[in-house]
Formats: sequence, structure tokens, C-alpha cells
Amino acid sequence: MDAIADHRYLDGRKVQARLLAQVKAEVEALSAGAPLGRLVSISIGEIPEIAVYIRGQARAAERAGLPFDRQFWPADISPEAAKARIAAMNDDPSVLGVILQRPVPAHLNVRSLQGAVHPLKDVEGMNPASIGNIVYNDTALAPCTAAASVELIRETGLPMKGLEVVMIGHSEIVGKPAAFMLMAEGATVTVCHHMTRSVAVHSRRADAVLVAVGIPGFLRAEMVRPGAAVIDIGINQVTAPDGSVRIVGDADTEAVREVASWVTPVPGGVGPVTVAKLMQNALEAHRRQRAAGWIGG
Ligand SMILES: NC(=O)C1=CN([C@@H]2O[C@H](COP(=O)(O)OP(=O)(O)OC[C@H]3O[C@@H](n4cnc5c(N)ncnc54)[C@H](OP(=O)(O)O)[C@@H]3O)[C@@H](O)[C@H]2O)C=CC1
Ligand SMILES: Nc1nc(=O)c2c([nH]1)NC[C@@H]1CN(c3ccc(C(=O)N[C@@H](CCC(=O)O)C(=O)O)cc3)C=[N+]21
Repeated sequence: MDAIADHRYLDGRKVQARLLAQVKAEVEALSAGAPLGRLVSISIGEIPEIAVYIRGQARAAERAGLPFDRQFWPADISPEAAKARIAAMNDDPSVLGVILQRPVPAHLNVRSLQGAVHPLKDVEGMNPASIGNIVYNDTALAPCTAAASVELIRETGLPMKGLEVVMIGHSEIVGKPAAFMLMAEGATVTVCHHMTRSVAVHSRRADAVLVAVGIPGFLRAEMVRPGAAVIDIGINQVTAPDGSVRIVGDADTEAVREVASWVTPVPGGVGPVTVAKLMQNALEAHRRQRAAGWIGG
């Protein structure tokens, strides 16, 4: 099995640093005219799990040279009040983009709130209009996690055209958009979900396996073809018997890296690249807002 001795972790932090440096250079060039607006992160109620994500976003925004504004709205805010605040941000030229952190409290409809963010300020690519554009291969404002997964496959150097890809999980924010984006790149995409009779039958054929199910250790080594690339999108908090909390992905990483040629670690894989994609999207949103005459310059 010498051919598979090439075990490489795909370093998401390295990819993040490269992408953020590109964004920073463009932000500096653009802000010579007028400074860019700020990114607003909205958290509704107490959601301890997303603190890490917001911290990552704030740090990445700083590295990209973009102002970042963390807002915490009360858990009992009414849908009308929340939408009114979002509408005010749509009209505010000093707001570059709006990030609505999920999940939101049960009395609010996340789709309805996300739909209230104007497509030109939808830096997460979650508005139905942004998602719809992906069907037309217009992927410039794509959901960040799906875009990050595609970026990490590209990082392997595997040719995208004709690549056999198996996407495990078909959520609106990850699996479905990733499948469309990979089709746009010329890959042959199989999508698996909880009713797939045997995920392993599909995943064992794949040149690249992407897994986003939210189950630690779901992707085992025997489900992976020797030499394949594994993109582990899962971010799960697990508590050890001693009470310590760790973040793990959806793959049994240690075992999978014995058969795969590339594995993204968790942490340090898809997560950091997701945050970098958010900053790329912010830059793209700025360009579109200018082109639409929303802001000067
Ligand atoms: N790195 C990042 O930036 C991000 C990471 N994540 C992480 O990715 C993971 C998935 O998130 P998300 O997509 O939002 O999750 P969802 O819970 O929305 O979706 C999970 C998907 O997995 C499928 N699934 C569940 N069980 C099985 C099974 N036994 N076999 C095959 N498919 C199964 C579900 O299928 P069905 O609907 O048919 O039940 C569903 O499509 C989580 O760990 C999450 O934390 C999420 C977003 C961003
Ligand atoms: N149902 C659901 N579950 C999610 O988990 C979820 C979601 N929806 N919506 C979108 C965001 C995006 N998101 C990220 C989490 C961590 C990093 C990240 O950067 N993590 C670091 C960890 C940094 C650290 O540990 O300090 C890493 O993976 O290396 C990025 C992105 C999750 N999301």
C-alpha cells in the first residue's frame, strides 16, 4: 500500500491566512477612496456554541481590515422588531453586511429573518435569492461553508472536472449548496442523507468525500477509498468523562488519515476557511453595492 503513504492534513489555517491576505490587500486599495462599511453580527438570545464562531469572525475581520460590530439582541425580541432593525441596516450605508447567527429562538422564523437581509448585504449567502443564483452557476456570494469545502478540494490539486464527489448531508446551508457548486466546477456529485440505504457503498467510490452530518466519528476509515480526499465539515462539541470539552468533526480522523491522501482536521480545517470566505463575500458585497450605486466611490 505504498501509494497511500502520502498522508497529508489539509491545513485550513494556512488557506485562511492566504485568503485573508488577499482580502486585506483589496480592502486597503478600496478604502483609499472611502472607508468600507462595517460587518454586523447579530446574535439573538444566549447561544453558547456560537461564541467561538463569532470570535473567529471578529478576528478574521480584523485581519482583513474590515470593521466588525457584535450585536446581542434580547431572546424575546418580536419578529416585527427584529425585521425592522434588519431593514434599518439595509438602508444604512455604513453597514457593509449583516450576519445572522443561527440558531435563533424558536418563536422566530430563521428563513423569514434571513430573507429580510437585502441580497446586496447578505455576506453569508443565505438569502433565498443568493442560494437561487447558485443554480445558475453564479457562485460569487455563496454560503461560506460550502464555498470553503470547495476551496479545500481545490487545495488538494485534484482536477475538479469529472471528479467523483460524495456529499454526505443535504442541509440548506452546507450539503445542498456544496453539491451545486461542485456541479458548477464539473464534478460528478452524489448526495447522501439519512435515507440513503448504504452511505458506504457511495463514499467508497469517491475521489473526494465531504461529510456534514453533525455526528462525531460518522465517517469511518472503511467508508473511504485509499487515496481519496476527505473534507470534514462537522463541528461537534464532545464532553469527555472527565468533563473537558473538545471540538471534533464528523470523521474518525485518526483512522481515516491512514487510508485517505488528504484529511481536513477539526479544528483547523473547514472552520477557518469558512470564516475567510465570509470576508471574501463581504468584499464582493461591497463591489456590488458600489456597482448598484448604493454607496459612492
Ligand atoms: N465548518 C462550518 O463552518 C460549519 C459546520 N457545520 C457543522 O456541520 C455539521 C452539519 O451541519 P448542518 O448541515 O447544519 O446540519 P443539519 O443537521 O442541518 O444536517 C445534517 C444532515 O446530515 C444528514 N444525516 C443525518 N444523519 C445521517 C446519517 N445517519 N446518514 C446520512 N446522513 C445523515 C441529514 O439528513 P436528513 O435531513 O435526511 O435527516 C442532514 O442532511 C454539524 O456538525 C455542524 O456543526 C455547520 C455549518 C457550518
Ligand atoms: N447548525 C449549525 N451548526 C454550526 O456549527 C454552524 C451553523 N449552524 N451555522 C454556521 C456556522 C459556522 N460555523 C463555524 C464554526 C466554527 C468555525 C471555526 O472557525 N472553528 C475553528 C475553531 C476555533 C477554536 O477552536 O477556537 C476551527 O474549526 O478551527 C467556523 C465556522 C458553525 N456554524
